Amino acid sequence: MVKSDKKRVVIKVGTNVLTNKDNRIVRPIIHNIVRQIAELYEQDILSVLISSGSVIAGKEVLGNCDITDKAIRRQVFSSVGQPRMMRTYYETFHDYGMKCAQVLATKRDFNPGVWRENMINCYEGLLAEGIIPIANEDDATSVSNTMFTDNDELASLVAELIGADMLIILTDTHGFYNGHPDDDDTRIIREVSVDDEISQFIRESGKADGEGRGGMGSKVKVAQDTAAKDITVYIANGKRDNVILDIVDGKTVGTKFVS
Ligand SMILES: Nc1ncnc2c1ncn2[C@@H]1O[C@H](COP(=O)(O)OP(=O)(O)O)[C@@H](O)[C@H]1O
Ligand SMILES: N[C@@H](CCC(=O)OP(=O)(O)O)C(=O)O
Repeated sequence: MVKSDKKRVVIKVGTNVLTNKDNRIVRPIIHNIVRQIAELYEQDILSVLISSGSVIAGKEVLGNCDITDKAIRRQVFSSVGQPRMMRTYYETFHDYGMKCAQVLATKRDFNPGVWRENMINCYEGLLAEGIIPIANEDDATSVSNTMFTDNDELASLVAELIGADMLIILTDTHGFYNGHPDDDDTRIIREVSVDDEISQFIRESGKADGEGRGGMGSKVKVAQDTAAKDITVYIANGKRDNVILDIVDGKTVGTKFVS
């Protein structure tokens, strides 16, 4: 399939961006993200969205169900939550006159050979048709050895797979800080290079079941590894108005990771 020369942006949105303090999905936030992707589409910039949120969306419906096994809880919550997320995305993209599609993956799908070829064909086919792929880990079937560290890893693999120009990781802080973002004496680091030693700045995020996976440590590792492949990465606040458009416009937003 012939690949168009349009600019490509991969946007990853974490659970904590999509929820309020009571862990409920906030539809206007989804609307805000879709609005910005629609604006990029008008500018002939292709987007792939990596969206977390299926586990918390399932938990919102099922509450504290009786299943005690953590892995099975995750499977059940995500199986219930993923179609809820997709219903909202589908309706919102439809409101903007756009098409979207669900692409669920496990780590195995990125292995060299036929798995990877299938993934590439799927993404290229969707992008060629002007359809926005919305990816998530296939949490229902992906257990133990086929799991990604988190969706930041999935986002990085997709960015590499489709030859993205940029990866934007949206989270619940304004970027990467030189300590915990809630501490008074910390400040945002605007630019990180692949060789910078930054592990000393990482703090615990203390999140509960379903509230997201991985933490800031794996996020900055993914960001540096992806930047080393010549894909510029941003970590920024997904709740900030126009965050995606401003980053694509080259404004100073969040933390930029460069090679
Ligand atoms: N140096 C740091 N800079 C910014 N955030 C940090 C830092 N160290 C730890 N964190 C924590 O990382 C969290 C974001 O990571 P994570 O929970 O994985 O988000 P997401 O659900 O978006 O993937 C922030 O809420 C913050 O509490
Ligand atoms: N696949 C899971 C999210 C896993 C994950 O990496 O979460 P997050 O750290 O919030 O991006 C879900 O949809 O709930």
